[in-house]
Amino acid sequence: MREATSPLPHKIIGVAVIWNERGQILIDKRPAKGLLGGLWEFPGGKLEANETIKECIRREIREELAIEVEVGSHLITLEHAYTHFRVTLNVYHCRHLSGEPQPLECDEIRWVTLDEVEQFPFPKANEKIIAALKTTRTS
Ligand SMILES: Nc1nc2c([nH]c(=O)n2[C@H]2C[C@H](O)[C@@H](COP(=O)(O)OP(=O)(O)OP(=O)(O)O)O2)c(=O)[nH]1
Ligand SMILES: [Mg+2]
Repeated sequence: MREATSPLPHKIIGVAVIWNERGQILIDKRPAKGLLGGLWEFPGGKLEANETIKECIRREIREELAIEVEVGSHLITLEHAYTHFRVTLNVYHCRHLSGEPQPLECDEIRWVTLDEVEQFPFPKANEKIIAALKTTRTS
């Protein structure tokens, strides 16, 4: 059992909800092998030293998808504890500017509507992101 004195590793993540001109959002499927394998997510990744969350998101989106985005308004920041680590997800709305998304670090990419997004299996932490997205639509 994990000692109470050794906290779970903590990852700080920048996450992008990327919108296209058709009002769809981009989701990607994590590689089948590895952490949260085969689940869908919003693109993003770990914050590096000396960068802001917005810089992190722009960098991760270039690295993972080879596209340019404009990082816009903050959607939600949430904490979630998985069994072996915990994450802080800093989620921003982004606008797709240029480039055709490439699945450079994932198995698959899709543009989906907010109604379609619920058909895809996401990690537990994503429930709050999807709920927040739905709230913004009705407000
Ligand atoms: N990008 C992204 N990460 C998410 C989402 N939901 C969620 O729980 N996460 C978690 C999964 C990962 O632990 C972490 C993202 O980190 P990452 O993709 O850069 O790296 P990783 O932990 O998969 O792999 P590693 O580099 O630590 O080996 O945040 C989401 O919607 N998007
Ligand atoms: Mg990532």
